[in-house]
Amino acid sequence: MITIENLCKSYGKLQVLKNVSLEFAAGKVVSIIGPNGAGKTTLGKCLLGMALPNSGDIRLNGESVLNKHAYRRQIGYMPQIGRYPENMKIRQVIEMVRDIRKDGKVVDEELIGLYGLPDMYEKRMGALSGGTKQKVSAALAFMFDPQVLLLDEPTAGLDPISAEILKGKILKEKKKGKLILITSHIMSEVEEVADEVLCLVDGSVKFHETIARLKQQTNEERLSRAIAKIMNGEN
Ligand SMILES: Nc1ncnc2c1ncn2[C@@H]1O[C@H](COP(=O)(O)OP(=O)(O)OP(=O)(O)O)[C@@H](O)[C@H]1O
Repeated sequence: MITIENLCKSYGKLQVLKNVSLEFAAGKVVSIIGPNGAGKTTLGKCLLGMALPNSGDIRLNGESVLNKHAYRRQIGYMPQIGRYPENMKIRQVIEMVRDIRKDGKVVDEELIGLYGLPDMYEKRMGALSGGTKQKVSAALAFMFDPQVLLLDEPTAGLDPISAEILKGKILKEKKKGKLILITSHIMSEVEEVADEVLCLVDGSVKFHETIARLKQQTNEERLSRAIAKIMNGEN
């Protein structure tokens, strides 16, 4: 579904992505992990067209996305911190996005309902708690039935019940054949929802493996232990 080929991205002299090549298949949840500053967000930004790579290619269903816009409709994005006009009410934000995406054939309002957002429709974005803002971001990311979802630390700030709702939604959409990329630092959560783990270190792919294979390779039952072993070169 997504092919990334020899992707390089620098900010000035700082090389943030170094010849990154990856394949992501439909119907999978891939967790993107790695130390702070490894290049996870930058990879996501390249995918979304928010950062332009210096070289290399990104293809979605065989077609290069570089310098194109229309493909973005196929990617739902949930940012780590959603920024919204402070004065707009939840209802207005949802209506505005629905308006921009008038062509959207399917409008998936499941998360809007599960999170009880209609009861808070008249609240202004500037007055919302961090977690409620996250719920709005999650609802918007899934709303137009995109083929690909890119979720940046999606459960950070969500209470446990709301985090479970989101995990349930992720697994439901995966079953429909969507590709879901999630950046996360919480290994127990990665283990619960992901099929594969992509680990970036210093702008390069350290490994990209299924969870089953990572455990098998390292002889570890727990993913966090398996990853620690690989990172420490013990396997
Ligand atoms: N717009 C920018 N201009 C200059 N440098 C940048 C810019 N964006 C990111 N960087 C640098 O690129 C490197 C990778 O950053 P990135 O945000 O992709 O890392 P990350 O893996 O997502 O980190 P974290 O886990 O902390 O979110 C960092 O050294 C960062 O300072």
